[in-house]
Formats: sequence, structure tokens, C-alpha cells
Amino acid sequence: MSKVTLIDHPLIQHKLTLLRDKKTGAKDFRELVNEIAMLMGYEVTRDFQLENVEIETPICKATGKMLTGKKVAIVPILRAGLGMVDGMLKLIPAAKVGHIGLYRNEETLKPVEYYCKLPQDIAEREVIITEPMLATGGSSSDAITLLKKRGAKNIRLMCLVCSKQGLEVVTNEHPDVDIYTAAIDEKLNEHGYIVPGLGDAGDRLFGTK
Ligand SMILES: O=P(O)(O)OC[C@H]1O[C@H](OP(=O)(O)OP(=O)(O)O)[C@H](O)[C@@H]1O
Ligand SMILES: O=c1cc[nH]c(=O)[nH]1
Ligand SMILES: [Mg+2]
Repeated sequence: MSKVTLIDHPLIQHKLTLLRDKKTGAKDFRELVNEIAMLMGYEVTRDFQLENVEIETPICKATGKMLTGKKVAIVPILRAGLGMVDGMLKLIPAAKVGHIGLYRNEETLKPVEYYCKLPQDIAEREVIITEPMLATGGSSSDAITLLKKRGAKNIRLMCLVCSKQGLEVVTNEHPDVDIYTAAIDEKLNEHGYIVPGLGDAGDRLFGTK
């Protein structure tokens, strides 16, 4: 069964409230999304493996710990997932970045795929999907399916706001994928938007509405 981790660190909750506020404009919204992604990144990568390495400090020989070098791919779901990429790359600068383009049909709420470009060795990488909004769960679930078809085996999903029902969909369809989120909101409205949510993340990031 998927592990769902609610990352409710005070700094993240504070920034999330600013993000939810409709008075927050695109510039601040972009900055906040990146900052939250970076803060969440600590928790998302907490189980990364370490190995002992021998080094010499200015004082003496010592044993330190370094990442075992498992390669990482950050995969944003376009467009809104792009907003979280820079924050994650600050933490893992050597990560490669794949892109999955999906938009939600406004009537059916079903995701439509329009782009996919992944690192060639995606099967060997630890994949972190970035997706600010998990509403019906359709986009996240389809993105995971697509990644699995391309051979990805170790996938985790990083969101800002999830709906309860969307989480259920993704955890049922992909019980092997762990999910990290800064909030779990109560419900969806009749247009499939998360309530209270933060509105349309893509439009708010890129100022398209
Ligand atoms: O869980 P779901 O019900 O599938 O909804 C979530 C998706 O909806 C939004 O994408 P949108 O279609 O608005 O595209 P955009 O990111 O390009 O704005 C959001 O960015 C998610 O990808
Ligand atoms: O609340 C929602 C639902 C889907 N997509 C968004 O950007 N926000
Ligand atoms: Mg959108």
C-alpha cells in the first residue's frame, strides 16, 4: 500500500497559506511554490541511501557519509509541475529532468496527454514526479502509468495539495508509489477544483487567467 506523508512543517504551512490566498500574485506564487518544493524535498529524499567514505579533514582522517549515487529524475507534470522543479534541483543539482504534458479536459475532467520526454535511463532512476494539485487523481495516475510503461520502477509523487478522493484513486491504482503532500483537502467542487484548494495552479503560476 502507498505511504502517504503529510508534510506539515510550520514553514511549509505558513507558505501554503500565502499560496492559497487569492491576493497572492504570479511572482510571489512562483517563488512560494519553489520554496515549498525545496522544503518538502528534505522529507521526500529522507530514505535515500548513504555509504561510508573515507576523507581527511584539516585535523585527521575521518569517515563521512555520502549518497550512494542512485540517480534521480525529476518529472514535472506540465504545466503546473514545472513550478516545483527549480526548488528540487537546488537540492539535487545532478538530477535529470523529464517532462510529461497532460491537460485536463474541462468537461470530462479526464487527462489528455500531449507531450512526453524522459531521460533514456529512466528505468534506473529514482523518479520524483512533481504535481502541485492532485484533484480527481486522473493526471497523476496517468503520469505514473506512463512512467511505468517506459520502465520506471521507483516512483514517488510530490504534491502541494491533494483531495481525499484523488488520493484514494492514486493509492488504489498505484499502491507501490509513495505520495508526499503539504495538505489534504476535503473535497472537489462541481468543476473538479479542490476545496478550499488554491485555484488553478497552472494559471496562477504563469498568469494565464
Ligand atoms: O487530479 P486531476 O483531476 O487530474 O487534476 C490535476 C491536474 O489539473 C491541473 O492541470 P491542468 O489541466 O489545469 O493543466 P495545467 O497544469 O497546464 O494548467 C493540475 O496542474 C494537475 O495536473
Ligand atoms: O483545484 C485544482 C484542480 C485541478 N487543477 C488545479 O490547478 N487546481
Ligand atoms: Mg491548469
